[in-house]
Amino acid sequence: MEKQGSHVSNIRRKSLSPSVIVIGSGFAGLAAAHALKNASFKVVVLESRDRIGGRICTDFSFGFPVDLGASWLHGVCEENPLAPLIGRLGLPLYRTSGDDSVLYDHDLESYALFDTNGHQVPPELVQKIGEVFETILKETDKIRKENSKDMSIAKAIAIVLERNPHLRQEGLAHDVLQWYLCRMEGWFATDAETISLQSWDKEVLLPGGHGLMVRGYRPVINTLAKGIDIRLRHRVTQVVRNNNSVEVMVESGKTFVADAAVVTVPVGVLKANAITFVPRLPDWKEEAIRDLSVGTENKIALHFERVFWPNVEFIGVVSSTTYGCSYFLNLHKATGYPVLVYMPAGQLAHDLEKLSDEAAAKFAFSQLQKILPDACEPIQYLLSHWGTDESSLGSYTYDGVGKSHDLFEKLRIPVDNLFFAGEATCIKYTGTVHGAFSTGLKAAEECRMRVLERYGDLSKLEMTFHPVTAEEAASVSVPLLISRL
Ligand SMILES: Cc1cc2nc3c(=O)[nH]c(=O)nc-3n(C[C@H](O)[C@H](O)[C@H](O)COP(=O)(O)OP(=O)(O)OC[C@H]3O[C@@H](n4cnc5c(N)ncnc54)[C@H](O)[C@@H]3O)c2cc1C
Repeated sequence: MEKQGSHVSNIRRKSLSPSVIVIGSGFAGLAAAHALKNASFKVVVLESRDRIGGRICTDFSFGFPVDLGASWLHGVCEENPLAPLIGRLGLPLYRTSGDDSVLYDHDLESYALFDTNGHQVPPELVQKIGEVFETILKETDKIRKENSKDMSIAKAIAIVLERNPHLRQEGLAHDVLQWYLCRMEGWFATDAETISLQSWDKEVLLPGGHGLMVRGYRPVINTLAKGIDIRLRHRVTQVVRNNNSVEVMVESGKTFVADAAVVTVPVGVLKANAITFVPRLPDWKEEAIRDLSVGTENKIALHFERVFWPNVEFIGVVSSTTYGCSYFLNLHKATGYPVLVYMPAGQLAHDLEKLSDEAAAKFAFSQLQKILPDACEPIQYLLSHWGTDESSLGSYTYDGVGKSHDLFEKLRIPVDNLFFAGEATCIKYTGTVHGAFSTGLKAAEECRMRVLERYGDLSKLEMTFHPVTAEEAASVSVPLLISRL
């Protein structure tokens, strides 16, 4: 209900109908909104941007879909909470790896690595150094057991190499090792100096490997958003908790009131105190927000007139430092479109965000020219700015040095009638789309129970609750469409 002149939208009804405000329209927010709408809640989603999806950003300006945020389904299997939905929509996946390791989102079957002089690295060397890297990581486990105090994965690797001189590499082999480390940094969206030795491998990896969403993630987001009251360009600035209600204020000064709210904004936004909570959140919650670490990975998509690169899934440039290494995903292999996607992470991603878009795209192209001197200029480019975009302020969370893995759970725990969801609240599948989705469903269920308890006599409520999405969809089992098995 909108009160005349007072700019207050009270979405609570006089009748016994529960209401909720969902803040953010990414995977977590839309999953929560969808579930609560199906549970007969009156739902309003407040979204700061002029589009839905958050860190799902499928761009069509090249004339075909290109994901500038998430593009893989990590864990192509039925246990994946998102698999039933993707299966039902009939969306094809291109599997780049059957491995469920964080280090290999590609099988080393279809790739080309080059040194900075444009010479291709012999595949046997790449394979061999891959095995060395795995051995080094196994050895870091011993360092972990010896030390109760956390340290960075970079430091642990340095100790391993000191103790095991046979694992040290020289020349080209050293550069290939740096490239593997660079890929690990890409997974965590941060430099090895900031990744926790104690916790880097705590996330749960679903089986089935990694599958690229050939048509982009947008159709999944659109499906979840269908029929939901979403207010775009509504940046939330304040959340006030009262006894039995929540008041949410947006930038324009307008206030929305409901029985409960689900907060799904990225942790970078919470860390920047872009939303004021009244009363303040408890100390343990503020500490979790402060201590969670968020990294940056970006995408620079280069659209070419024709394909001039090798017919492989990815192209890499090895270098003496991880900062100097490069990785290009060849979208042509999976989608048929002549596009290469350059993906910098950590400090390099931050540095590139400081440049103009044109300069950053030129930089990405210059990496390609190093190895393919006959490369023709891109006809179009697209860039993400996840680190500086005020609606994300980072790409996704990771386990920082000296920080407890429980922080993700602490961020999730509700405070009164305020529920929290989003990738950073997912202790199992942190930093992923399916993680965000599952926390949205969980927050919705907790919110539903709490609000209904508040209403007291549950029997009087006319609820038409359907078990939503994951369970609901699981009952309609449709196999995933996977190419390159
Ligand atoms: C470059 C990149 C690549 C990735 N690759 C993959 C991948 O391949 N596979 C994978 O599983 N995951 C990947 N991820 C991670 C995945 O995208 C995220 O984990 C997931 O999309 C997060 O969903 P969310 O709902 O938690 O947050 P978001 O999608 O960020 O949703 C939060 C919403 O809140 C809105 N918001 C922010 N501030 C306010 C405010 N003050 N008021 C109102 N609304 C606000 C935002 O605009 C946004 O819409 C990638 C991420 C990035 C950035």
